[in-house]
Amino acid sequence: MISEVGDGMNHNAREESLRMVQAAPIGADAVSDEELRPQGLDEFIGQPQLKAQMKLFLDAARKRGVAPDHILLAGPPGLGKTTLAMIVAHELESAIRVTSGPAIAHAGDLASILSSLEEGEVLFIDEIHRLPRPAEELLYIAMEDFRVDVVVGKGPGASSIPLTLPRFTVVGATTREGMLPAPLRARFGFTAHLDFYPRSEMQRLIQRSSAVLGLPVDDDAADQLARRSRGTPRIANRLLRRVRDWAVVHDLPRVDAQAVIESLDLYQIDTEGLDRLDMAVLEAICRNFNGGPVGLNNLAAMVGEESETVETVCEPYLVREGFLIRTPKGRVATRKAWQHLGILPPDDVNVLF
Ligand SMILES: Nc1ncnc2c1ncn2[C@@H]1O[C@H](COP(=O)(O)OP(=O)(O)OP(=O)(O)O)[C@@H](O)[C@H]1O
Repeated sequence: MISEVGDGMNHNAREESLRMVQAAPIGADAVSDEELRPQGLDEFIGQPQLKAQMKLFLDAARKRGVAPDHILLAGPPGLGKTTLAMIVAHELESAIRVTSGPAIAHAGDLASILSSLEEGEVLFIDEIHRLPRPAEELLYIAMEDFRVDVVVGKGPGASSIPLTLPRFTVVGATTREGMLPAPLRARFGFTAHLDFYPRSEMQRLIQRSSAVLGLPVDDDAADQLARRSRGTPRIANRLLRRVRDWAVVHDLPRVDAQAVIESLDLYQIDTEGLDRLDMAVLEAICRNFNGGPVGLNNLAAMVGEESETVETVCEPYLVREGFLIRTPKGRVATRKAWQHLGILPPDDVNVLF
């Protein structure tokens, strides 16, 4: 059973919470997202080492008949953190509650969620690095001692009553592990780092998703899609749905490589998987800042995006693919970036790599 929690939250926090949980827009695509989500560990594609560790960890807890230690899932967006949290609950045959750091406005919001948990339940906290400090401190105690101190009354007459909690498992997800305070990080018994998926795994993932969607896809079409998916399952599934639109409109019985190329050209997704924002970032560094170094805030202002979006959505992939490097002085475009943009660097620019 999945429930979204928001008891004691104000309206905005509740809205935020629901937005975090639903993530995708309402409509057919949102339904497909849930349909595409693997249910069990066996269906989860790729990340073999992480899967083996997780399996051992969950099997041991099951055999011992106890709720497993708390789990931290770290990695860039769209790599499967929410999916893994759902899988943990599924494998343990437990209920799961879903909330997120920004949805918890006050420590009291978290206290009311914690005090309503049942034995063995999984509490998934997305974007756990964005919990407010008082809520974080309350969570340390709850995770370690399975206790929450409920404050009764106000002002000098207020007193706190310790409330014992049943054993539960927190699954925290973060795109910014470095922002988690050390005491919180130390409360997790198992930390899993999700990494971008290699092309072969992306191909398998696309074949799995297309089978769920009932859309036959040729092997080289899956390969073309995999190349453009930035090693990210969420992007692969989104592109696959756009290719499905193309197939429907053009009455194609199956998707071939040409259909992928033509449909994704229309959406300005290039062969390296770079989209409009990635290209804007590279263009800004090369054209406006002479190849860099440029600080994150200046760069984000130049492309009209939040610094966090540039840092967590664009940069990890651009760095990994060798378009960008991060130096102590700022971001610098590499030779590959200049070449990809098709511009010659000015003579006075010392291009790296
Ligand atoms: N390993 C996988 N195998 C198959 N499908 C996957 C896998 N990982 C993710 N997906 C699919 O990709 C989509 C995005 O995954 P998910 O929502 O779990 O990402 P996330 O890491 O929680 O992202 P965010 O941090 O942005 O919330 C899901 O719909 C899921 O179906």
